[in-house]
This record gives sequence, structure tokens and C-alpha cells, in this order.
Amino acid sequence: MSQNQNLNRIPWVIKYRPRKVDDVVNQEEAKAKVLEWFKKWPNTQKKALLLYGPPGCGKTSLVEAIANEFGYELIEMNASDFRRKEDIERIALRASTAQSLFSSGKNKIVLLDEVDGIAAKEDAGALDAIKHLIEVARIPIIMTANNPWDQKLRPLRELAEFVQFKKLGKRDLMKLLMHVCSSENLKCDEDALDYIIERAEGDARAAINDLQAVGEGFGEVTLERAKTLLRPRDKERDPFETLRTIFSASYAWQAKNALNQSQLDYDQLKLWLEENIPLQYTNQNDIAKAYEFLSKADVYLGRIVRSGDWDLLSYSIDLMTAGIAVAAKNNPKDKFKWVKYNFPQRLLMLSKLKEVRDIRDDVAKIISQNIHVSTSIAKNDVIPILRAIFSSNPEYAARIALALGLSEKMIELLAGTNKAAIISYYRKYKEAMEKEARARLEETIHREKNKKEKPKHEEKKEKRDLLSFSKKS
Ligand SMILES: Nc1ncnc2c1ncn2[C@@H]1O[C@H](COP(=O)(O)OP(=O)(O)OP(=O)(O)O)[C@@H](O)[C@H]1O
Repeated sequence: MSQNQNLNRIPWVIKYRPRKVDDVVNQEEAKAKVLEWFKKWPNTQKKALLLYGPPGCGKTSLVEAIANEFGYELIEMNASDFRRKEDIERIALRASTAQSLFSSGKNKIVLLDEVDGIAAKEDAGALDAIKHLIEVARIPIIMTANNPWDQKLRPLRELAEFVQFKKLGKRDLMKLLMHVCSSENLKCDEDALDYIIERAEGDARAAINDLQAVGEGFGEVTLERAKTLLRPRDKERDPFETLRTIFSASYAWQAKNALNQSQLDYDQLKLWLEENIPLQYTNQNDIAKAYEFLSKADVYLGRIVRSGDWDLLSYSIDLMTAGIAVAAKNNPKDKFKWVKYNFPQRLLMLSKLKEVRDIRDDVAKIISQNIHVSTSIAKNDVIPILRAIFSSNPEYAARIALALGLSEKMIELLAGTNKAAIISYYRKYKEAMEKEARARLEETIHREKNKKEKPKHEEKKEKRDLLSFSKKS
């Protein structure tokens, strides 16, 4: 498959998502509850539904299938879209005006995906707005979440019926994968599918994505290729994988998801992108566009710091993820190019600078104790003098270093280009000093030993003298 085709590919999780309720595999109990609730709506006990269960088990798929099969229009929003209270209020307003909602002639459903993705601090107000939306809406509101026990979701319990979705079993996943294999005309080894299913841990999205990664364009799925192409699945993606996912994303949500699943936070991601954009993209205009998005993202981050307005975070993240993914307009092939990413130089420099600062502070402390000045005088006045001495007279510098008890790292800080010469003197003198100290120690031990033995000696001599004296007398 050429890379251009690759760019236009449809993710199989979208291509094969259930169109009808029956296509949703093995969630019979949940399906029955949800359909029952729909039948009764608006005369249901609770006005909203919250579908919960592990990732990729069919929560969103079921709502989409219902909408598709029964002719509802779906107003779908993800946690990152309804972070802002105003977004929810906007829907609430529309939801409370029946006319505008039913004007298209189609009934509507509002689907708020991943409500547990609302962060308690950053998205304060969003949950109140959701509650308000449920209260005023004249259309079904359905939410999804992974963790129903999340404290944040507590207030929703009074308003929404909670419906459990089960983790999909191996047999369910096998059925789904076999269906994709036959629709794609893929020859699939069963042990390769077993391997993919094992890794997926009940997550159909993960399994289908892996199958696509291993099989698309190859015509077959073998265990060997699966093992080569699929890296062990970490709970969190490392920075390299995060970058790869963002650059190669064909959809905004894929790029945004990459940050949710990453070990990086948005500040670190900014530095990683800054370093690696010119490695991934080669076209000058694409690079310029990507940096433009990144600098706008940075402007928003700056505003958040100044104003404390966390609503801006979602804009910044969109620019850093989806923005970067769409920047490769002129040379879209670059998106899929394998690149060896660099660790951000700025991060390296910052950590080196911190190390240098720590060493300088230690030197200042030693000087201040030895010559009785404050550490700030040591830093600002004495260290520059030492630097001058160290750069002009290596031998003398080594003696000072030994007298002050500086370590080799401290010498490196003061030495400049004379580092090697000073350290060589330093080691030579240090060895001589240690030898001398050892000799002195041995001498002292010897002396002490003699001191202890002398009295016995003398005692015997005294005895002998006394005996000979008594004999004589
Ligand atoms: N029970 C299922 N039957 C058929 N396909 C499924 C099922 N569960 C998941 N899938 C497949 O996995 C993809 C992702 O599923 P879906 O979006 O419904 O997961 P989810 O439970 O809402 O997960 P999340 O909590 O991560 O949003 C779907 O597009 C579909 O292809």
C-alpha cells in the first residue's frame, strides 16, 4: 500500500463499528436495559443514562447503533469538548428549546462521552452544567464513563440510571476480528489473532486497531509480523510513541487521544514537538504551519498561567495535537515516515543547568565555611577569583582544590579549558597526600603499640634489677 493510500485509510474501528443494535456483541443485558429506557422515554424514572464499563466494550457503539437504527440524530461530545461550562450551557439552551431541536424532523440524542474525563479542578463547573442540562433537556441524554465509582460522578447518580457494560471476552473479540478479516479478505493465522486478543485485554478498539496495523496492505496476518509490529502495550505510552501517534493521526480525535494516553503532560509534549517537528516534516511550509500551531498553543498556556483560566487548556491541546497532525498538507507522506526522535535539547539543558547550579552552590558553601564569608559573597566574589586562578595556574589550582576538599566535579566547574591539567595535578597530589597520611598513620600506630608494650618491658627489667639487688645484698 502506498503512503498516499495510507493517508486516506479509514480506521477499521470506524469502518466496522456496529450499525445496528444486533451488531453490538455480547452486551445483551445492557442492550435490553438501554432499549427499555428508550421505549419509556420521557416517562423514565431517571432522565438520563450513564453507560459504564471498560474501554472499547461497546458503550458508544450501542448509542450510535440505536441512533442509526431508529433514526435519531446524535449530538456527540467528548470530555475535551465539554470541558467548558459554556459548551454545556449552549447545548442546554438548545435542548430546552424543543422547536430548534426537532426542527430537522429527526429526534435527537445527546451523547456525552467519557464524563469521568472531566477533571475536578480544571473543569470545575462542567459537572453542574451537565446536571443542569439533564434537568432542562427535552431529549434523551446519555453519558459514558469507565469508572462509575469516580467521586466526581456522584451527583449524577440521582439523575441518571447507571447501566453496566461487561469487558468483552476472548471469544467475543475473536468473532469481531474474524469478521474484519473476512470483510478485508485477509488471511489470518489463528495464533496471530490469539496474540492480538491477549494484548487487547478485552478492548475491542485496541484489538481492531492492532489487526489493522498488522494486516492492512499485507493481505495476511501472521504471528511473526504481529510480534514484530506490535510493541508491548503499556498503560501509558512513552514519548516516542506519543509523537508517532500525533504525527501520523488521520483524525483529530486520534491525535488528541495520544496525549490522554501519554506519559507526557502538555508542557513536556510542547518541548518534544518543538524538537522533533523538523525531523518528521520536510516541507518548509508544513514545518512553518506546525510551528505556528505550536506557538499558538504556547500563547494559550501562557494565558492560563497569567489568568488561571483553565478553559483555555483544551484549545492549547487541540493545537498541539490535532493542529500538528493536520499541518503536513504539502507533503502528507511525511506523516508516516519512520523517524528516530530526539530527546528535547531544552530539557537536557535544563537538567544540566540544574546540576551545574547545584555544584556551584556546594562550592560556595565550602568556601563560605573555609574563609568565613556568606555564600552569596562566595558565589559572586570568590568563585570568579578562583576561576581566574584555575584558568591560569593549574598546579596552584590543584593545591587549592585539595586544601578546600573540592570534588573533581567541582574542579570541572571552576576549571574551564584547564580541566585536564588541573585534574592530573589534583590526582597526583591527592595520591601523594594519601600516601603520606597512610605513612603517618602507620607510624602513629607503631608508636602507640610501643607505648603499650614498654611498661611490661620495664616491669620485667625492674623485676630483674630488684632480684639482682636482693641477691647482692
Ligand atoms: N460490543 C461490541 N460489539 C462490536 N464492536 C465493538 C464492541 N465494543 C467495541 N466494539 C468496536 O470497538 C470500537 C470502540 O468501541 P466503543 O467506542 O463503543 O467503546 P466504548 O465502550 O465506548 O469505549 P470508551 O470507554 O473507550 O469510549 C467500535 O468502533 C467497535 O468497532
